[in-house]
Amino acid sequence: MQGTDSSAPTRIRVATARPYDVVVGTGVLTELPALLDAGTRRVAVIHPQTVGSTAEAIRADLAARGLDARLLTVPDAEAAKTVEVASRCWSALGQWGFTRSDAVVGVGGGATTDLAGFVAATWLRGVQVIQVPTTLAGMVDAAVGGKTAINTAEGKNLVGAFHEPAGVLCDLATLATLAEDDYVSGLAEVVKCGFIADPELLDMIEADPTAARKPDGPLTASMVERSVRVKAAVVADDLTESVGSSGVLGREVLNYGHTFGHAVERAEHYRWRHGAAVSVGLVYVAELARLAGRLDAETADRHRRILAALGLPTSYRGDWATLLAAMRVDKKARGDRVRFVVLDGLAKPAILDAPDPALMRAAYEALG
Ligand SMILES: NC(=O)c1ccc[n+]([C@@H]2O[C@H](COP(=O)([O-])OP(=O)(O)OC[C@H]3O[C@@H](n4cnc5c(N)ncnc54)[C@H](O)[C@@H]3O)[C@@H](O)[C@H]2O)c1
Ligand SMILES: O=C(O)C(=O)C[C@@H](O)[C@H](O)[C@H](O)COP(=O)(O)O
Ligand SMILES: [Zn+2]
Repeated sequence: MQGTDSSAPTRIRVATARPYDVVVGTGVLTELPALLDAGTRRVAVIHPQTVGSTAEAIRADLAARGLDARLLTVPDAEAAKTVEVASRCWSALGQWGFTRSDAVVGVGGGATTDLAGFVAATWLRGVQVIQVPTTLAGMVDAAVGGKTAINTAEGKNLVGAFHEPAGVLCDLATLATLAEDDYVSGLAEVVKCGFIADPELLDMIEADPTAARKPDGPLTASMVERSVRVKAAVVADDLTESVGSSGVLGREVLNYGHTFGHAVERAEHYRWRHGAAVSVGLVYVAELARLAGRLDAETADRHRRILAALGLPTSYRGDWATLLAAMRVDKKARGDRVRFVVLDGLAKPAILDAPDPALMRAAYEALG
């Protein structure tokens, strides 16, 4: 496979027990074969139709090196994250004779890398996986950190496993074909990283939100790299979302905005983009923290301002009882207690445990 750019990519190490690199640049897919274990013979390239040409280029490159590489085409977006699709992948691997020394490659957005990671985690109790994210959300978040999942009728990401990739290749050139709304929705995860850990990301976006919305714009590489650094530091400290070295808040911090966001996704039957739902989830939880006396009004308002400047949604109206029921099956809940990641100030994340239901409802009203 030909590289498209000779400028050196950035490598961000995810320093877990089995460390790996997230490589960010253009033309970086040429690095994929070197990431495979020496004994690899079969490679399953899992992808949706939308990135068929990238997947085929990867397959052809591996085949030219004598590997038995095949495409497994899966449904697009959230429709891939079902047990039926996972089961079809398991059948394909079984009929092929896919062994523990073989490899899965996930090519696509976060939905595809979540599915591919889950298939790799579960097949033979775990085979190697290399992630090739082709959306902004995939690059800054989903493909990094080894959190894999499918949805069930009861909620988002309820079945999954922690299964780390052997490497993550973020080829910024792949973003060129991404629909604008899909790119912009990924910015919600960048904003999340800004509020929980790297306020410079917020400054960059506020200085030029129009530039931030462009996949080939001047901020893209930097936003990807900074967000990946935030995530890499968190998962190196607490891969399995137990409790990080602070003893209070580990990987759960990456769930900022997701308690309400996932409830919206489910209530909307996954017709909302993940990032759009996270955007209203960020505004909701900022209001909740403000009403709980934890967050100052200016920082709470900053959530709404920056997300609106990016063209992301900042209000939501639905059925409160449905949303509350969905929040109760969030993975951060413990027994009957709903728990939220909130801010006590800019880049000061903490847990709000079992807030008064009246407060949760008031934050929903404030969302407007
Ligand atoms: N595991 C994690 O840590 C994690 C983190 C963030 C998000 N997620 C998950 O990721 C998903 C959201 O990810 P997403 O926003 O990438 O959505 P997505 O995977 O649904 O992709 C969005 C759309 O873009 C298309 N697409 C992908 N790459 C393209 C390209 N280069 N050119 C043209 N079209 C392309 C896809 O086919 C899809 O239609 C959700 O399921 C979310 O739960 C997981
Ligand atoms: O990596 C994590 O940890 C995250 O929480 C990142 C989130 O952006 C992502 O959407 C994740 O899939 C949510 O996980 P869940 O455990 O709430 O299902
Ligand atoms: Zn997310």
